[in-house]
Amino acid sequence: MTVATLDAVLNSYVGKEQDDLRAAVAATVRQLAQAAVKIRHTINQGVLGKAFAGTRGGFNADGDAQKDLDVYADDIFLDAMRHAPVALYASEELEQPVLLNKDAPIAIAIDPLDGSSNIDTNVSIGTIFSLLPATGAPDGNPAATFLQPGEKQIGAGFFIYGPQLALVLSLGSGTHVFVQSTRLGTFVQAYESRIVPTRAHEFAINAANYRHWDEAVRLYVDDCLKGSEGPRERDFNMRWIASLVADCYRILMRGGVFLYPGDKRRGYGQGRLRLVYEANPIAYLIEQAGGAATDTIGRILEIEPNSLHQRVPVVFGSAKEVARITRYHTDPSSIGERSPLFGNRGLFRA
Ligand SMILES: O=P(O)(O)OC[C@H]1O[C@](O)(COP(=O)(O)O)[C@@H](O)[C@@H]1O
Ligand SMILES: [Mg+2]
Ligand SMILES: [Mg+2]
Repeated sequence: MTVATLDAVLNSYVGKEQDDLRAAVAATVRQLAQAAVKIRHTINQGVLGKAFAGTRGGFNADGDAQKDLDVYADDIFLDAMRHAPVALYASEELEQPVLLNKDAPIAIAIDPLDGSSNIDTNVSIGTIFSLLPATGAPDGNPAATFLQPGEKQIGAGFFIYGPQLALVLSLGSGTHVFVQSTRLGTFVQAYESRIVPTRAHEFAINAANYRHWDEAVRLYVDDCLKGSEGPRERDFNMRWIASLVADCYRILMRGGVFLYPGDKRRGYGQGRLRLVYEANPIAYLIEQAGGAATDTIGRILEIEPNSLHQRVPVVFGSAKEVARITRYHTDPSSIGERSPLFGNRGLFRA
């Protein structure tokens, strides 16, 4: 079997004409991949290594408590981007973007360590990145570069530090999955142009927030839970890993939907996930894999961000199921015959 390495795939993406922007994207992805391998080594050491699960006592720009590994990963990726054709580096862990090489063509927004609450539980965690054109910030505000809608991304991806170290990557034509081969010392393509399976059997949501959700989300979940005895007339499974990368990877492999809606808790009106460096890259990967991603109603990739660290409600996965969730929000009467029992009494509320 011939193996397609990440290097070979990036070379063919750049092409013989050596398109400058594509060459810059490829160089950036190569640097990201090297940095991810370093982080993988640290994670493998667990508490035996340094920079692991301690809490810094500090908080990131969004008010989340920072773990040592959040800050360590941020340092490693920032350093890697100093060696890439990157003009601006924006991170979940930094209030403001860092200006690197002002003449370079790429701006990167990154969640250096996704799924932080899982660090000390030995569950998959990851790094999410979004590549944007480094358009000028006329008002001298570097954060303005990151206020482009997600459809302007020139590439996006995530690394998942799971049983395998994998890279899920899209550079605008399909979503590809690479696995790091320790034998070959490089990332090797495992799936070319992954397609999200169309029929959803699984939904992912943090059900502990049930009482805080709005009616549309409760009804959707109630209908899934009723399974073959409810309006869906089939059984569903539920999963919640609490690592966006791991939930997304599963959906790419076997379909389903993910929801992190806004809810009534203080500070959660727009959910938990950040638009620029979590929702946008995940939406890009999912759409490139034939799925859909919304803020429950509209396409995530069309949202004009107001600020670098803003949150957004997120629903993504199998396109039909995502469209159905939109209908629960916009036109519940179109969902089909709903007996009063289904409409008013959820299992959690019985
Ligand atoms: O703990 P909750 O509320 O279920 O939230 C889990 C979600 O939060 C996140 O951990 C947020 O990402 P960070 O770890 O980068 O802050 C997602 O990976 C995950 O989907
Ligand atoms: Mg995250
Ligand atoms: Mg994070």
